[in-house]
Amino acid sequence: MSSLENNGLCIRELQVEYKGGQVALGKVTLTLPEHGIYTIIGPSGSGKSTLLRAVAGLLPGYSGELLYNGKPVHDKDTLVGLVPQNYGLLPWKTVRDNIRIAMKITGTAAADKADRETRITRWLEAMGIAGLEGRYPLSLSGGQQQRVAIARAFAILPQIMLLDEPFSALDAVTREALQQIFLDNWLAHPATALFVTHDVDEAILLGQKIVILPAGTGKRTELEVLDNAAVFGMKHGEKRDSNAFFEQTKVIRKVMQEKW
Ligand SMILES: Nc1ncnc2c1ncn2[C@@H]1O[C@H](COP(=O)(O)OP(=O)(O)OP(=O)(O)O)[C@@H](O)[C@H]1O
Repeated sequence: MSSLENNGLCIRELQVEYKGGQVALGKVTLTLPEHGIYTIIGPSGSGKSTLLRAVAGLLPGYSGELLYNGKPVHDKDTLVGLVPQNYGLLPWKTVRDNIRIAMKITGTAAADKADRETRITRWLEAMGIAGLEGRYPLSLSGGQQQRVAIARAFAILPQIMLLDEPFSALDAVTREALQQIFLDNWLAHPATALFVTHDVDEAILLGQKIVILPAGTGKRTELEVLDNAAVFGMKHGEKRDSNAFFEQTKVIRKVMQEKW
């Protein structure tokens, strides 16, 4: 195998079967570059969250291989950041503490306290939630909790970043603002990102490639992987009005009609 093939996240023949024999993913194979954003769409129950949970190391039972730069993903060397659907925040800790604890647990907190706190403040500001730092998660709206979860995932500067519908609880204007913020932060700290969304437009606006899962699960999940380089390379604000965006929408709708 060439060294190039070893770069990034390599998911090989990944199969997940839940207790009771429910096959949630069947022999999925997918390779992502070290610095890239792949968006994932698929109907409800097609296995999107299961794929992220397997890569995050949250599923004890799966078969197949998960490698990052040629080594098992779940080695201590690879840092994985997850923004789960339910935000995964500790309700008894403040917003700032939630981020601080994640940095401590992952060993990414700077030794210098002042430096660490400055970093946390920067991420809170980037997500527009600096004013909420002393609040507890359950006193926040869903959209605010999502932003805390995203700030926390970025703050540990992971090599692999997994986002499960991170903007689903946001209104359209905030969502667009956060898409831009997400891209800006990703450009500053490019990771291997897998971004699940139910929104076709969002998948086109953010993904370098778009992975489409088919309806239903079975022995083999046949992924459709669309190249989206033409849209990905544009300025974010210009994407939506471009011909490439319009064309990509048509292609995805066709796949959805055939496979969902
Ligand atoms: N803990 C579990 N135990 C048993 N089956 C499960 C479990 N979690 C998920 N499943 C099943 O696995 C399949 C895939 O679920 P998953 O949550 O990955 O789908 P999804 O594409 O993320 O769905 P959604 O878009 O609704 O979030 C579904 O049929 C679901 O019922």
